[in-house]
Amino acid sequence: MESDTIKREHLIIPHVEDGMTIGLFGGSFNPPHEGHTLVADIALRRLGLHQLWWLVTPGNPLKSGNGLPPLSTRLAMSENLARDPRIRVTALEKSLGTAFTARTITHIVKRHPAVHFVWIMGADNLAGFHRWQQWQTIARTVPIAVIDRPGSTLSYLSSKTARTFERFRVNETDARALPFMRPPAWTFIHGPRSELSSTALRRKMNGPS
Ligand SMILES: Nc1ncnc2c1ncn2[C@@H]1O[C@H](COP(=O)(O)OP(=O)(O)OP(=O)(O)O)[C@@H](O)[C@H]1O
Ligand SMILES: O=C(O)c1ccc[n+]([C@@H]2O[C@H](COP(=O)([O-])O)[C@@H](O)[C@H]2O)c1
Repeated sequence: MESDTIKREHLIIPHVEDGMTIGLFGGSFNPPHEGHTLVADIALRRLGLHQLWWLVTPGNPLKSGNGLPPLSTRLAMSENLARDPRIRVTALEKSLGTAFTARTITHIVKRHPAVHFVWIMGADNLAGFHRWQQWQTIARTVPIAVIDRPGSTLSYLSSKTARTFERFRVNETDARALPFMRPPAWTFIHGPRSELSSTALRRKMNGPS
């Protein structure tokens, strides 16, 4: 296993104050792209967030780690791209020793019970969310904001997760209230969509296989 040196500032929980609203935006970011910054911008604006933590995963539990660049590389690329001062790029999951979102969220929420956290994800992740470890626990621990992504919005909204938590869906016009709501609570945010994906960028960089 190759060694990978992560800066100390990336391993600690960013500074927060009670009452703040914080978005948690997890991803592989292999590589990060402007679709990710669009999601971050939409979440910051529509949810009225004080901060957004850009959680670079040590490795998505459902994806093969083959060819995944080191965490330090994905952190550096993310920092280069995510210039909004409210964004904190972090490798928190590395220091927590987990790549499972349920464990990450449980830890963060226990540590800061008076901060209002929201899980942020693209609509494709809503489609497969029921395959995540303890997915129902996640939905019962923090509110969730789903940001639209090219693909079939209708199929995202008929996913197992959307159906299971249908009665807890909040209209996107009330998105600013979402961080303060008792979970389960989730919203689907429409808006400008980006066709960008890390897969397409990797293909471009590596050439046709
Ligand atoms: N263009 C996009 N629009 C909306 N959400 C996006 C977009 N790209 C990524 N996301 C979201 O950002 C988060 C991190 O995604 P990830 O780093 O896996 O990027 P990706 O482009 O989906 O990568 P890959 O193509 O390798 O699966 C996920 O919640 C994903 O849904
Ligand atoms: O906890 C899980 O079981 C789980 C399964 C799949 C994905 N996730 C998380 O979802 C986020 C988005 O992953 P990705 O690879 O689509 O960018 C990232 O934080 C992953 O760790 C989490």
